[in-house]
Amino acid sequence: MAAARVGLASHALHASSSSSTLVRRLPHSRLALLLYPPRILPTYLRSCPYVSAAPARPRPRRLRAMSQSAGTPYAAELAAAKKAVALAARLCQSVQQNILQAGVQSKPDKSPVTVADYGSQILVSLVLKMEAPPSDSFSLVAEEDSEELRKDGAEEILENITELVNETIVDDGSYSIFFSKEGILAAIDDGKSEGGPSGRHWVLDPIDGTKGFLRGDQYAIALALIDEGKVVLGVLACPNLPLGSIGNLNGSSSGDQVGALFSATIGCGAEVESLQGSPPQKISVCSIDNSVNASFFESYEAAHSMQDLTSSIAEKLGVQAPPVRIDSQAKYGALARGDGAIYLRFPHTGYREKIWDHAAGSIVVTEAGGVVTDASGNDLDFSKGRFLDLDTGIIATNKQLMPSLLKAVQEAIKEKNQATSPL
Ligand SMILES: Nc1ncnc2c1ncn2[C@@H]1O[C@H](COP(=O)(O)O)[C@@H](O)[C@H]1OP(=O)(O)O
Ligand SMILES: [Mg+2]
Repeated sequence: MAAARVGLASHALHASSSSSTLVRRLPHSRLALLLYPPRILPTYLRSCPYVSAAPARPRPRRLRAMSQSAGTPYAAELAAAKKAVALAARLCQSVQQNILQAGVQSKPDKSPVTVADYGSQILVSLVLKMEAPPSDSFSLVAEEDSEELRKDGAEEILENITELVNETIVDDGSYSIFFSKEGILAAIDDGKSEGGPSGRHWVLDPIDGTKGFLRGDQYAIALALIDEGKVVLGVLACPNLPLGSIGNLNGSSSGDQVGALFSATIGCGAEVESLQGSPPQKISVCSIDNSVNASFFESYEAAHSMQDLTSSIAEKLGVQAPPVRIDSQAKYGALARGDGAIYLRFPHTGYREKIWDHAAGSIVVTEAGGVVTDASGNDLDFSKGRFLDLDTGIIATNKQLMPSLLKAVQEAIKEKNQATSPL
């Protein structure tokens, strides 16, 4: 059965943001920054060693004003999180447009890391520090650290990141902040928190689905807040995902607008809005109760999930439709608004899931009325630090389908284990 591919790269790239940012441009912008009158930094940033207060530019803010409904839990944090990922998404889209010039690094695990990965992390961290209500200590659990950038030979990429971040900040106009190169390195290392069961921790994947990003396909900027071990809010910026729905299974879109921002706060439901700014709409998972009519999402990359196992699960459920393969937590967003009924993720043996790959996506789905568990039906536990400790894989669907999905999953795993057992 052929899988549906949801890439939409060329469409998305043409529809993307106004900035013409190139990674290597803009020597004049620093000068421009110094010409404007100084603006006062919030108290909690004044002690920050790596930024200097640069002048505000008298220009309109391009990001929409985020409403903060009084009485809603975590309203200010949610507004800050949305603004953070929207700004990071602008940087990422601009780099994706220029991907061939942007340069790519390799992590020790060989996964690609781009200039945009670091730039996105810095911008999210900056916006959270500027906009979220100050707490006792700022804690960010994020994917990237500065180790590779501090090595000999990384000077050019560091220069590129510094210019890109500063240009994005100037272009946005919200902040009068200028990063030095040392400041960039320090800002990246803001994301070194270990998380854990107590206190508040922001959790970030600055570019989830780097392979999709490099291919020009789907990716997400995924940000969540963990409070006392529980995910309490999540936002997912999906710059290349159609706003309406992914449409039918051969990947065509139901509408022209591209760029979706999913959000959810605990107890308040889930919403989607346009990344460019539109009123948020409540979303809910699909109401299918017969798995024969279901479709399922899985990784685009076969190396990220066992497609033989997912196909056996689908067969047991009687699923007729081909798998819908999408990169990143965009899958959680699409599931949450009912584009499909099931999400199956079964990494190959030995892979350890990180909390930033599921925190935002899982609350978007659960607040949309869905269920997210491991292969044994246990809730995901985000209180154990940077990794999830779970059984075999992650599955998500609506409440009606979960019992039969869990049964099919367990049968398929048992059969797979028997087939591979030496006896
Ligand atoms: N070998 C692997 N198995 C499973 N997931 C992986 C593997 N390598 C990287 N990932 C992570 O899987 C996520 C993407 O999953 P999917 O393919 O379903 O979109 C990314 O977070 C990616 O990490 P990274 O963010 O470092 O690229
Ligand atoms: Mg990721």
